[in-house]
Amino acid sequence: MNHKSLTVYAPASMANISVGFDILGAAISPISGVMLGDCITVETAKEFSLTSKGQFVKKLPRDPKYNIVFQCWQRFCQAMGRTLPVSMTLEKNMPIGSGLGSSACSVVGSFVALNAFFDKPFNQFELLSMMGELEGRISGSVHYDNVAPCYLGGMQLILDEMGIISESIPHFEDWYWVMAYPGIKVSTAEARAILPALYQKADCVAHGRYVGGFIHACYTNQSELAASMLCDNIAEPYRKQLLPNFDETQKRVKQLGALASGISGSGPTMFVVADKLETARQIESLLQHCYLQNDEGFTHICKIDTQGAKVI
Ligand SMILES: Nc1ncnc2c1ncn2[C@@H]1O[C@H](COP(=O)(O)OP(=O)(O)OP(=O)(O)O)[C@@H](O)[C@H]1O
Ligand SMILES: N[C@@H](CCO)C(=O)O
Repeated sequence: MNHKSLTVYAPASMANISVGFDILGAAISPISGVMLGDCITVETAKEFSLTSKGQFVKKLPRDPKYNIVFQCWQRFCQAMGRTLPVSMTLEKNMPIGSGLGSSACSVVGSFVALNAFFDKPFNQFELLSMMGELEGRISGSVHYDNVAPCYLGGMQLILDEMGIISESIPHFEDWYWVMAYPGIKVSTAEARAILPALYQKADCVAHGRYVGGFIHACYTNQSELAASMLCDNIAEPYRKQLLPNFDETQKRVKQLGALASGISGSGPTMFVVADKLETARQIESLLQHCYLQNDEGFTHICKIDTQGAKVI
C-alpha cells in the first residue's frame, strides 16, 4: 500500500459583517503571516482513526465521536457509499465559540482534505452543501456564512437559489480588519436563541437598506458609503450584552478613526475596520487593553483572505 498524506489549512472567517445576518461572511488572514485557522491531515491507513492536537485541543468534546471532524468523515463515507480507511489529524488552532468560525474551519478543512485525498469525487456545490449541513448540526440551523468564505475565500454573499449557494462580492483592498477575541466563549446556538423570533417592519426596512446599500457600495467602489452602511440592527442590539464593554469599546475605536466596528459572527470576537495601518495598530493596542479578558484572548490585524481553504 503506497503511503499518501496531505494537509489542508482552513482559515478563520467573520460571519454577518454587521449587515448580512446569516448571508454575508469573509475569510480573514492576519497580515503578520500567522495562520489563523485549523489544519486537517488525511493519511493512508488500514482503518479509520482521528487524532486531535493544537492549542485548543482541550476545548474539544472528550469523545472523538462528537468531534465534528469525525462526523464529516462519516458524511463523506456516506456520500461515497463505502467506509474509507484513513487516518485524520486535526490541529485545532481556533478557539471554540469565538465568532471566528472555529467549527467551520474543522468542517471545511475535513471535506476539502478528504475530497483532495480521494481525487476530487465531489464538485464545489456538493461539497458546500455537505459543509452547510454539518455546520447546521452544531448551531441548530443551516447557515453558510462561515463555511462558504472559509472554503472559497474572499467576501461571500449567500444566495442559496437556482443551484448557487454563494457568490463572491468585491471588497476594499485597503481596509484592515482588526479582530479582537476576548478569550471568553459564546455558544452560537445560545447567541441565536436570544434573538427575537419576529422583527418590527421599520427594522426590516432599515436592514434591507443597510445590506442593499453595502453591496451596492462594494460594487461601485464607494468605501465611505460601504463603511457607513455597516450597521447591525438584527443581532447586535441583543447580543452585545454577552460581550465585555462592547458599547464603550465601539465609542473608543471610533475616536481613534475606525470606519466601522461590530460583532464577528455570533461573538464574542469584535471586528474594527480601518483604512490606514497606523490607525489599525492604534486600535489593536486599545483593544488589547480594553477588550481582552484573559491570557487566551488575542488580537490580529487582518486582510480578507482571497484564497480560502488550501492544501499546504
Ligand atoms: N472540531 C471542532 N471544532 C469546533 N467545535 C467543535 C468541533 N467538534 C465539535 N465541536 C463542538 O461544536 C460546538 C461549536 O460551538 P459553536 O458553534 O458555538 O462554536 P464555533 O464554531 O467556534 O462558533 P463560531 O462560528 O462563532 O466561531 C461546541 O460545542 C464544540 O464542542
Ligand atoms: N450568522 C451566524 C454565524 C454564527 O457563526 C450567527 O450570527 O448566528
